[in-house]
Amino acid sequence: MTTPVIATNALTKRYGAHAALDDVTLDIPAGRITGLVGPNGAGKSTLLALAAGLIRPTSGTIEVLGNRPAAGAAQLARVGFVAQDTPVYAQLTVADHLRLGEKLNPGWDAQVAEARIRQTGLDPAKKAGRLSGGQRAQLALTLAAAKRPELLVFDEPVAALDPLARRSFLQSLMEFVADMEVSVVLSSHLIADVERVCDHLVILAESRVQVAGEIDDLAAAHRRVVGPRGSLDRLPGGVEVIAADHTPRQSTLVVHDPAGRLDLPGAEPIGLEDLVLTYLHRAEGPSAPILQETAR
Ligand SMILES: Nc1ncnc2c1ncn2[C@@H]1O[C@H](COP(=O)(O)OP(=O)(O)OP(=O)(O)O)[C@@H](O)[C@H]1O
Repeated sequence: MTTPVIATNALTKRYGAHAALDDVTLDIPAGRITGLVGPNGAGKSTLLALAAGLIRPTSGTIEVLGNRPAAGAAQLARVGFVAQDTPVYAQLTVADHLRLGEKLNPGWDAQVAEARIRQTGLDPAKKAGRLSGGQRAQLALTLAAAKRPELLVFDEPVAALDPLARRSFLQSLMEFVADMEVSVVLSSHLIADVERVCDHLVILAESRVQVAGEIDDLAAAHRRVVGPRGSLDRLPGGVEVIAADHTPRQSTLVVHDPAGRLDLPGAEPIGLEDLVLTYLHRAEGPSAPILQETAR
């Protein structure tokens, strides 16, 4: 098996009494675009900052491409990290950024950088502080891409972009991934975007991983099942109920079976957005509305 791009074991990060990440054991596979989703405060940025070596775990371990995060220049060169607000130097021009990138990165690929700048229509003479959010994101992707990293990590790369800029950024990202052998981990609140570009999904909530896997496998392993009340009380062994909604006459369950034996009567596939929301409701605890009995 190839080394995971990110592997954590009982990873915990505390800020005072609060655990931003709590006992997270996770493998993110190589060669995929992985989407990290979860509500505000779930711990997504914390996980990505740990992977980038910007902060250290309180306990547990994290390995990136088989090594300690940011363990020296060689390891830094293997990972491209773009933080949440796509930081650039406001006073430097686009061309200055490329020169700086070349100076700081031994593996810098000037051809990739120049081709992407042409393709995205960025004006090399323009100061980064005068770029739009979408243009800044494209510049940040260009800088990260031209490092020719093995892993690209983005913290909410499209959060501030309008739908067109978002689409164009994600298109660029997919083209870049197709052209070069690079793995990507990105966090996002936009499930539709994740569905469009990602192959692998990690749902993080309440500082823990709720579920992780290939999106196709997750789709195959989950079903919404509707049946008369009481008819779904006994499910085949190994089938886990993720959510249950009962009316006096009818029960609706969302069930998970990693073995995919979900040919139950009344079972239908569940979309990715519903799947994510179901896990997020479950993580919120038994008071979450989806688990309450309703009087329909
Ligand atoms: N430097 C810090 N000091 C104290 N608490 C922090 C710090 N960084 C993060 N936290 C806390 O850790 C938790 C997880 O934060 P994190 O930024 O990782 O969440 P997130 O999933 O990225 O959220 P969002 O979607 O809002 O960006 C939050 O409760 C946050 O307040």
